[in-house]
Amino acid sequence: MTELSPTDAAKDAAARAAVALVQDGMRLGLGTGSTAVFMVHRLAARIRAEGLRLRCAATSRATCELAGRLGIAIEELDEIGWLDLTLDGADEIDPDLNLIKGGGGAHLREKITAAASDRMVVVADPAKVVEVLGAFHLPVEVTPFGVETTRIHIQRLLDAMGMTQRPMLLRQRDGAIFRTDEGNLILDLSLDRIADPAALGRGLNAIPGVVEHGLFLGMCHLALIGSPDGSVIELTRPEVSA
Ligand SMILES: O=C[C@H](O)[C@H](O)[C@H](O)COP(=O)(O)O
Repeated sequence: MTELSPTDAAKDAAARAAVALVQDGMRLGLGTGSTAVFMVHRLAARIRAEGLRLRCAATSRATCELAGRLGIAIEELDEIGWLDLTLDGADEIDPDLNLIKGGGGAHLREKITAAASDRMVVVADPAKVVEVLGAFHLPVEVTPFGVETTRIHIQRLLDAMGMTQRPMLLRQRDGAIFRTDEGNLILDLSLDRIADPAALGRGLNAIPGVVEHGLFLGMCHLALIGSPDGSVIELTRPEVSA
């Protein structure tokens, strides 16, 4: 087996700790992204070793395909109905466990899945932990119809919130316009610092054409931050017990 980079070793440590929370019979949501890949591998290994009986829903086609390759049966979220636990990655995590997600464009399905779960546990490497959200671009999923007018609405919202002249890029991948699993587009907002994530989230939710933004506020119950040496730090919201 090839040796992991320090960042990947940290992601794998967090993934191992998260998968240790899984119990036989659970209904699980499986997140998306490079850290979630480690989590899905660790989960598959536990299922093989212990014969865990789980019901799993995936937050993206990519995770669904990976899980399938590793022998994890995936069901539609609506077939399961409600989940005990969702394990997912994040792009930024603040001290209140508010998150930015959507670096891979999966935040719509991820948010629906996390909102349908009793608990959301995030797995990450230490670089994801920040004091204030916003250094990572904020992904906003928008409908292709009217994307330019939606952009104007978002710009007006940002201006009204004192965030003027912030770049807002239509996401591309491999030289083409990126499409989400739902066929929508992503606008990536470079905001530097989001002083009031709740107000920004409310403002974005009120814009026709915005399908979902990458702010996950008050949704994460526990963050497991791995280190390259294999140790893991648990972060909890002040009002939530682990
Ligand atoms: O859309 C992608 C998801 O929100 C990911 O969970 C997030 O971008 C973190 O991904 P990674 O673990 O690759 O940093």
